[in-house]
Amino acid sequence: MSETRFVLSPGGALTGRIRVPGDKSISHRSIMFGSLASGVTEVTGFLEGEDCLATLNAFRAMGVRIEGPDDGRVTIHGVGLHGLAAPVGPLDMGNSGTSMRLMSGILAGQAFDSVLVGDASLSKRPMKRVTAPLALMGAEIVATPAGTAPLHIRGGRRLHGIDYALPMASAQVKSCLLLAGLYAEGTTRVTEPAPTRDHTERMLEGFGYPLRREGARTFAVEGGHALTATRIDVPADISSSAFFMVGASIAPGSDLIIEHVGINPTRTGVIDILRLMGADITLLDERVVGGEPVADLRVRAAPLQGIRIPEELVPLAIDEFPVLFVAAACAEGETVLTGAEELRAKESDRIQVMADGLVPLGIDARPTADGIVIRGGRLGGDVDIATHHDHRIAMSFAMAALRAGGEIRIHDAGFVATSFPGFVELARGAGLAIRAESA
Ligand SMILES: O=C(O)C1=C[C@@H](OP(=O)(O)O)[C@@H](O)[C@H](O)C1
Ligand SMILES: C=C(OP(=O)(O)O)C(=O)O
Repeated sequence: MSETRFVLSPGGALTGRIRVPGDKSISHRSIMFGSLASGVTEVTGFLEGEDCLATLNAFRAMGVRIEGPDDGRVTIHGVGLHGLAAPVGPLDMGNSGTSMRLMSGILAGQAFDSVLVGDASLSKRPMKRVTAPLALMGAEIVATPAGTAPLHIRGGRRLHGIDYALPMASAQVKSCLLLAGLYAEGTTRVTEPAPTRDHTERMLEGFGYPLRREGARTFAVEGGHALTATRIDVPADISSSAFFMVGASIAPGSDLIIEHVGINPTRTGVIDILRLMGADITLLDERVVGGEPVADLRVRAAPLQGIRIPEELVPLAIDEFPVLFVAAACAEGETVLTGAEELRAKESDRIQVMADGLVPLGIDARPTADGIVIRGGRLGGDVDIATHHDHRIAMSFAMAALRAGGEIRIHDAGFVATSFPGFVELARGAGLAIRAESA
């Protein structure tokens, strides 16, 4: 199979107006909730990335009629909570942790057996965090001895509600259990150790399903109610915008507007962290679209300083750390991250893999058990970066080229299509000297 390689020439600035693709978390959930609702759900702004298409194809394989995606429009003919049909073969979740973890909660409540599989990266990621609490609810799921996919999910089990305190701040685990809770007898109550993205809670409410918020960190559902179809307008993904926020901050002469970005407060940690570092980010025309807050972001180049990143911001910026490490590498002084061991359980070990790329670029980057210490400096060049099947590693090092002293070659970069189709063209249009080659 041919490999996609990004080749970046050093320098440049980011200018103009761009709109990045739709939010990945909301796009996944729009398909899941739309499929399980009664009635027809219309989605606009859907992310046509491989991760969300894996979710979409899984529901098609279970008999849901889904039209599109066509320029971000998807029409889902919901079958109701109990209307899914048994799939013929295993459901392939590709590279997508969100798909596998949320689907395991839905499938645990079905009358039929199912199997979830993933690619090489996803097959290494921890699934016990969902299979263990689902077993407490009465589910029967067999994983590998290492607690990884494939997951064999036995249907026809009677689930019952549990009270569960999440051992880690994870929106995927929270969402998995709330979705299983729709099929459980009694109340399923989850408490998170710190706030994480709340798109599942918002969408339950948007589809008319009763959700109890007991304080800021506890959510409860009861089985036996129904989801009713609705319209969903997916905003642009703040996680995809983050590459451009950092790029425009570090590249002298940059002045960039990123349009229609979702600024749900459970997702804006990246803006808070960059502002603490001295970034110049302005929110323009703040508005609410389909239940989610949205704004245009104006980002101008600014000198950044190293900081100690407040731990409470970690779950609110969890996917943005690879590119925040690039910001730290271009900042004056030291940036210290702690409380972020979850970064080791993503598509790659994002602490180690980022350090492995920053060090050859001449940056002092020292991983710790739960974070990293990065001392900003002058970036070199003429380096080869291994992405380890991780889209965010590829896009982060692409932005580093804006301040590099030589060429950066990023191998196995095709995975950007999981979350950001069209990245190369959009980035080039904004001023990044990037080309994609098949090797
Ligand atoms: O719920 C979601 O949509 C997501 C939750 C986060 O994962 P964790 O729950 O594992 O932190 C995040 O990293 C992922 O990209 C999307
Ligand atoms: C962690 C991510 O996604 P997932 O867990 O869905 O694979 C991500 O997109 O950075």
